[in-house]
Amino acid sequence: MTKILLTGVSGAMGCMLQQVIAAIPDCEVVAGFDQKENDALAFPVYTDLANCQEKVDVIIDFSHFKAFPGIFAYAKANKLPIVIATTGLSQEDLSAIDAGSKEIPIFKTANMSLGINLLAKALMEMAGKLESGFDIEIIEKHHNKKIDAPSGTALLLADAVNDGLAQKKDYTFGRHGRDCKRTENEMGIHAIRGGTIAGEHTVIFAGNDEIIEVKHTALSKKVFAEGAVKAALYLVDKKPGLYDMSMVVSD
Ligand SMILES: NC(=O)C1=CN([C@@H]2O[C@H](COP(=O)(O)OP(=O)(O)OC[C@H]3O[C@@H](n4cnc5c(N)ncnc54)[C@H](OP(=O)(O)O)[C@@H]3O)[C@@H](O)[C@H]2O)C=CC1
Ligand SMILES: O=C(O)C1=N[C@H](C(=O)O)C[C@H](O)C1
Repeated sequence: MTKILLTGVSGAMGCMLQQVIAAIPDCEVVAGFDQKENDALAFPVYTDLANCQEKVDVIIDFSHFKAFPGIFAYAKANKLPIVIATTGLSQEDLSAIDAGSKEIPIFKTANMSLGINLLAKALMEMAGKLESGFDIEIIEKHHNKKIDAPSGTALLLADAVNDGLAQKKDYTFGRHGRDCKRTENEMGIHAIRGGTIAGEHTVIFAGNDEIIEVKHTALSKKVFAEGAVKAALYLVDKKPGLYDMSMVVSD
């Protein structure tokens, strides 16, 4: 039985993960972490990880960028594998993750769906072939409770496009103004927020007299929770290192 410590346990993704994990026979949530206490759950919820007494095999982190440094320090101090799904991380956090991957197994992706991770690979190839004559823009849509913009996934897709280009693009976040004509070396990234949209990402390649649009839609948060549990079960007996969804798919 794989024992999971769930961070952000009372949040939208934390609740979805509890449902998904309850339906899987070989894993269970043994402890939670959040900024508020929660006595309504079948396992203890800590507001300070130093108080966690349970034996844990792996951490799944869907929390908040402000909580991340403390959670990551706890994972390292206790040599625990960690699945990192939280977005909006700082450059400092990202450097700490790179360095930490020499000490513990880390699975990190801004999007736990299989579709987005396959799309990223396809975009890298497309970008290389459409290098000249196509302007590339990304539009992401999310629910009105999302904190960070653009989404981590939009950045992941933009980086994948750039990985396929010989001439890397600069990112333009949103566009407005009287004098802001598009230049050839920019990639626009645009964020829309509203209602309960689980997550939609469209990458547009706009050329002369033709347009290619590639779109991924998450129909609910369940797809992210299921991907995260798969990642946790994959990670639990791995050596220290940095892992991502492409490895789960090919394993
Ligand atoms: N990689 C992926 O596939 C996905 C990633 N995400 C990312 O996961 C994260 C969580 O998303 P979601 O569940 O929708 O967000 P929610 O805001 O619903 O949940 C976040 C949880 O973290 C808690 N929290 C906030 N600040 C702190 C803090 N300083 N210390 C401890 N706990 C804190 C919140 O508590 P409180 O309610 O009191 O604020 C809440 O319980 C986001 O970064 C999101 O972008 C989401 C979906 C998919
Ligand atoms: O906050 C969300 O909801 C999501 N966040 C992730 C992101 O920032 O890309 C992944 C997904 O799109 C849902």
